[in-house]
Amino acid sequence: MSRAIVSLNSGSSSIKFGLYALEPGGPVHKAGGKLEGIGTAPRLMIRDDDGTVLIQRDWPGGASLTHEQLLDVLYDWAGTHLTGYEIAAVGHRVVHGGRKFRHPVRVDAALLSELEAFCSLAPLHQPHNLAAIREIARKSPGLLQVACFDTAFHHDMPEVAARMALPRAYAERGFRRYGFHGLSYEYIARKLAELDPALARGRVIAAHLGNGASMCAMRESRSIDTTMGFTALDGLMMGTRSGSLDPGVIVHLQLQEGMSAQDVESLLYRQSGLLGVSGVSSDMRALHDSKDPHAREAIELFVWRAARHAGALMSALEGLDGLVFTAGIGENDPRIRAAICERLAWAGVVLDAQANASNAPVISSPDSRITVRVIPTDEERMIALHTSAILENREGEAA
Ligand SMILES: Nc1ncnc2c1ncn2[C@@H]1O[C@H](COP(=O)(O)OP(=O)(O)O)[C@@H](O)[C@H]1O
Ligand SMILES: CC(=O)OP(=O)(O)O
Ligand SMILES: [Mg+2]
Repeated sequence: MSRAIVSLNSGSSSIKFGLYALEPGGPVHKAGGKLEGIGTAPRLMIRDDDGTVLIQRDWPGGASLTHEQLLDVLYDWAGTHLTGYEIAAVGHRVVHGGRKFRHPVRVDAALLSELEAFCSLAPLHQPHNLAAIREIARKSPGLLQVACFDTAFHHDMPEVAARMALPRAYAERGFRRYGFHGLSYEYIARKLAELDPALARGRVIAAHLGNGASMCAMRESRSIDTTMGFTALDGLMMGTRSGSLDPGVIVHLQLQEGMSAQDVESLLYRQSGLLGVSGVSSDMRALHDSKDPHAREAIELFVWRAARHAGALMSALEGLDGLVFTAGIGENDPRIRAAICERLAWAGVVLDAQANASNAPVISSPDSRITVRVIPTDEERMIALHTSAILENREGEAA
């Protein structure tokens, strides 16, 4: 029986997971998959390392199925199909680690209650992240679980990028810009350093455009600013989240329209973004397929906002050498990439239409001043690397 670790990545609309055998050179991917469309029409697909489909299942009317119920389906599948592996640890993406956690840590009861405090700061993620940890602890007590934080990559952002313009006492209480999608950016930073070391040392914007969307300004592979802030609501327009919004809107809705805080939360996290503006869907594919003019307007706004935020990050970086697209939309949607890049032509971005249409690794034309790349992200692999490092340390200490 080989030893292995499982990575679990609960996003706002998906649960992605990977099985990694622990081999002497590090974790080796053996199987993985995703449960996507949570909240709309869930579908599950698991493949082994050759790409062979191990299970495929759809719940067309399953909009009300929760992350927890779907995790149970995964758990049952794993129980009957992963019998050749001894699972030594489970690593999780935990979206919010606050000010304290700059590295992955082993989960215990005290940590769980500490992380609970961040649920209101990431209502679409943190409760699911912690529920998965609890459920696994209940089913497999004693199994090592590791929390890998989305905020950690941005932990050492310059103070000026992290500060909010609130009275100082608020900063001391933790009101600051934390940034998210850190596991994805950490993976992109490493991958870019392998693919194009000179570019990785330069000024790079990574655009993680998925259901949640953000951008990170990197210099020397480190985050120097990012579009998400105190919560994963700030910055770009997203599937169901508004992104940056005049804070006066919230004050007005509560004071003048008598809206409750819960209703505002639901409005900004669940009913806005692509879904709210289009009235059609939170899924970019559905918007492309729709003939509704509101769907087109939603796409237009998404692109406008993305280019505008990229412009702001160029200012933070004092220029730009590279732009990297990643995540669901960033990796798969040539039309959105082209539209964003067209709005950045002034900065020297020129795409190669054919390379872009085929999601090639480099999609800029040879005469583009800025190199534009598509790098498929792999948060699960980052989780596996962090988890195996903690496992090794622990076993080293015990030996
Ligand atoms: N081929 C595609 N074309 C356009 N958009 C896509 C495509 N594939 C996925 N997407 C978009 O990516 C989103 C999911 O991105 P992903 O990064 O997997 O999400 P999550 O934030 O849940 O991790 C979908 O909601 C959809 O809008
Ligand atoms: C932080 C965040 O928005 O994550 P996701 O893209 O998985 O929703
Ligand atoms: Mg995601």
